[in-house]
Amino acid sequence: MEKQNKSAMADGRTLVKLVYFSANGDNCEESRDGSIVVRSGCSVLQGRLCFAKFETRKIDDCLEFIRFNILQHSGVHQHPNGTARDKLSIKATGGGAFKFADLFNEKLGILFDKEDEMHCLVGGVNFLLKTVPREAFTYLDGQKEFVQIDHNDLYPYLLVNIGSGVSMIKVDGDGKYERISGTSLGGGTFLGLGKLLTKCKSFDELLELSHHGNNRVIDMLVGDIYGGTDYSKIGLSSTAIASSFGKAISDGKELEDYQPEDVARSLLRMISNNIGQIAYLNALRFGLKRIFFGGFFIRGHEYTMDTISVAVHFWSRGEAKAMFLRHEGFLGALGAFASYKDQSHNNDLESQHHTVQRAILNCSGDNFRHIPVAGNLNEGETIECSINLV
Ligand SMILES: Nc1ncnc2c1ncn2[C@@H]1O[C@H](COP(=O)(O)OP(=O)(O)O)[C@@H](O)[C@H]1O
Ligand SMILES: CC(C)(COP(=O)(O)O)[C@@H](O)C(=O)NCCC(=O)O
Repeated sequence: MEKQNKSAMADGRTLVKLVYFSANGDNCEESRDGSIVVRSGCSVLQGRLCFAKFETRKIDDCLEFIRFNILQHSGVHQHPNGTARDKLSIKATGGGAFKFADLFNEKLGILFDKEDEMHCLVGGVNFLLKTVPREAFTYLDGQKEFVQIDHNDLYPYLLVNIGSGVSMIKVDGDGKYERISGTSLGGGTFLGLGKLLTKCKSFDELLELSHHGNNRVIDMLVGDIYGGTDYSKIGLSSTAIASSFGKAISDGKELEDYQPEDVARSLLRMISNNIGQIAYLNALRFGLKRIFFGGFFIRGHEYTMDTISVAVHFWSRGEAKAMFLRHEGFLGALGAFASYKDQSHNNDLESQHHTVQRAILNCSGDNFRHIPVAGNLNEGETIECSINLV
């Protein structure tokens, strides 16, 4: 395995997300004790931002990952019991920052430096939009199109983060934002109801089911109400959903009589449509033309993105566009990473092999300089970047 330089951020309620910087081997050399040192004279550290996620209920896997892939490879001295001898502080945001603080301290000797969740979400999106080319894209009718971001014309925009619940944030600049709305019908609702209704065991299974289902079996369409015809006077086509799950009222069927695939499809459509609609109405409220959707609910799933896009398109009569982000699930963790402030006076960091650590701890969002790379960044989720040593 290549050398990994530490810097990790935890996040999340359903999922714990990590972002860490991994320096390229040629920036650094390994000392006799296995720790990483920066070559003298090196003022910019080149490497990659790496991403990892773990289900919250499998937090032990996350601890092991950090122990073996980040701590051991970055020169943090460890006690025989596996905890770090030097206390390492990492940025943490979201519910996990509170829930797991004691656990991380106890098991890894890691202290959480807590950051506000909304602040981190916004910081993460701004970082991505400003530094990573081909980060934002639209998705409609099976077509994915990257959006060219004009840095001078980025704000204002609406950020819709679909995690367990949904937060809608109007972003006016770096650190300038207002949470203007939200809905409790989010990714948690999809997964929670999905588990109850289909007996599926995981999010992936539920998504896979939805992929093979047909929502028209359960959803009541406009055509079902009006004898197969459109209600053109009010702009509703016969195929528009008049009432999600509406057919179940009068079908005379029990839950077992429906295919889990169809139930999953209706559920996904209901949640995605609803979020798309509320997002658009909020964009309208504040005259926002651009809406970026993030959060792990989306997971790059084509049908989810298509449904959200159609909802935004339908309600805005083509005026507004839904945009998605390639690193959609790591917004908070990325924002936490980008929030590192100058901590060079931390006297605990004394020896040479901590230079990398100190350098990373000292980096701020502005110190990132993206190095464009050839190839498809979609496949590996890493982002090539360099960090200025200060
Ligand atoms: N592997 C997964 N396990 C559970 N939920 C997942 C998974 N992948 C995507 N999801 C969806 O993502 C949602 C959580 O999104 P996330 O952005 O991580 O928010 P949170 O910070 O609330 O955990 C879940 O409610 C679910 O809909
Ligand atoms: C409380 C939360 C900010 C937590 O974030 P999450 O873990 O869901 O990403 C979010 O679930 C939310 O905004 N819920 C909707 C609450 C409401 O406006 O009705």
